[in-house]
Amino acid sequence: MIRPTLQDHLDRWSQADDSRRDVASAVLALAGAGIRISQLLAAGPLAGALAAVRGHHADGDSQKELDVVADTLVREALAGTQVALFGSEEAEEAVALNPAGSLAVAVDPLDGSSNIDTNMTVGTIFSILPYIGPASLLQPGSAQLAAGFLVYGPQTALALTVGAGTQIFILDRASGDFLLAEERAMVLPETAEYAINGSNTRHWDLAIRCYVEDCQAGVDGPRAKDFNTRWVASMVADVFRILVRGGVYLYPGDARRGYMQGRLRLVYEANPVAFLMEQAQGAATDGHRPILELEPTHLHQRVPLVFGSRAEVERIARYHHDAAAMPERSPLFGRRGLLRA
Ligand SMILES: O=P(O)(O)OC[C@H]1O[C@](O)(COP(=O)(O)O)[C@@H](O)[C@@H]1O
Ligand SMILES: [Mg+2]
Ligand SMILES: [Mg+2]
Repeated sequence: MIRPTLQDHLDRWSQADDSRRDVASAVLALAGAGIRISQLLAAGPLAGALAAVRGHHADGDSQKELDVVADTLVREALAGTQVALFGSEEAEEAVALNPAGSLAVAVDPLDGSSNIDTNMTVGTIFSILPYIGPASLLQPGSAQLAAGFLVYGPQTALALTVGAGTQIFILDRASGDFLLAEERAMVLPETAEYAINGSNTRHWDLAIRCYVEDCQAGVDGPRAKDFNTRWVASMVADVFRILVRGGVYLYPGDARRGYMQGRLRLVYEANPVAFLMEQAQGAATDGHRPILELEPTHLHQRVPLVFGSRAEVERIARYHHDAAAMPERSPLFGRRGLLRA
C-alpha cells in the first residue's frame, strides 16, 4: 500500500493557494524539528542530561535542558518560513521572525517535560494563526488555520488539522518521511475511560468531585458502568490515546495556589488540542464554554480544560452547570443530591 507523505498531503491541500502554501511550509518545518527532537529523545542519556533543570518560568515551573533545546530547534526551523510572530512556552514574550510573514505560531516545544528522563511519551504542540499584528497570538482558537502535535512515543507521530478533519501521520525512519496513517481520525462519542490527576482530589470543586465519584461508583453508581482511568502526565500522549480509542481528559481549576485556572495554557496547549478534537468529532470545554470561543488575554494564560469524547465532555459541562446553580453555603451532602449523573 502506497501511503501519501505529509508533503504530498499538504501539496494537494495547498496547490494554487499562496496562503495555504505558507501554512504548509510552516507545518513541514515543525515536522522537521520534531524529527530532530525525537532523535534526541531516542538517545536519552546518550544525548546528554536532557532533564537537567536549566531555569524556571515566571510562574515557577522548572525549565529542563530539552525544553530549551526543543524551543531553539522549533524557532530556528520556523525562521525560514512565512512566520512573522513566534510565541513559546519557553519565552516570556513572543518574538518577531520573518517581517514579511503572513503567520503567527504558538508552541509548547516539549509537552510532558516531567517525563523526559523516564522513557515515556512526550511531544511538541503547535497552533498556527493568521498574522494580524502584534496581538496575533491572542486571537480565539476558532481563528486557527492549522494545529497539531508531534508525539514521541514508540512511534513518532504527527496529528494535524488544517480544518479538513484530523489526520495522523507516522514517521517512517527509513525514508525520513511522515506517512499518512489515518485520513479521518474519529473520537468515539461515548467512553468509559477518563484521565485526571487523582492526587488533587481534595482540591477539586464540587462538579469535578461529583463527576469522578460517579465514575468510580461504576456499575453500582448512577452511571451504571465501570470506568477505567489513565493518566500519562504528558497531555499529548493522552490526546493521542483519545484520538485512537476515545476517552476524556480533565485538568480542571482547583483550590491550590496558582491552579485556579488549572495548569494547561490556552494559546499553545488547549487551543490546538481543541481544534484537533472538534475536527475529529470530539469536543473541548473549560467547563462552561467551548475552548475555541475563548478570547486569550495573554500568551501564557491558563485555562481549565476538559476534552475528548463529545457526549462525556457535554456531561461534564452539565455537572459544572448544575454545581454553579447550587446555593453557596449548603452542606456538600445536601448539594450533592441535586447533581445529575
Ligand atoms: O504533573 P501534573 O500536575 O499532573 O500535570 C501534568 C500535565 O502537565 C503537563 O505536563 C503540562 O505541560 P508541560 O510539560 O509542557 O509544562 C501536561 O502535559 C500534563 O498532562
Ligand atoms: Mg505542555
Ligand atoms: Mg512544555
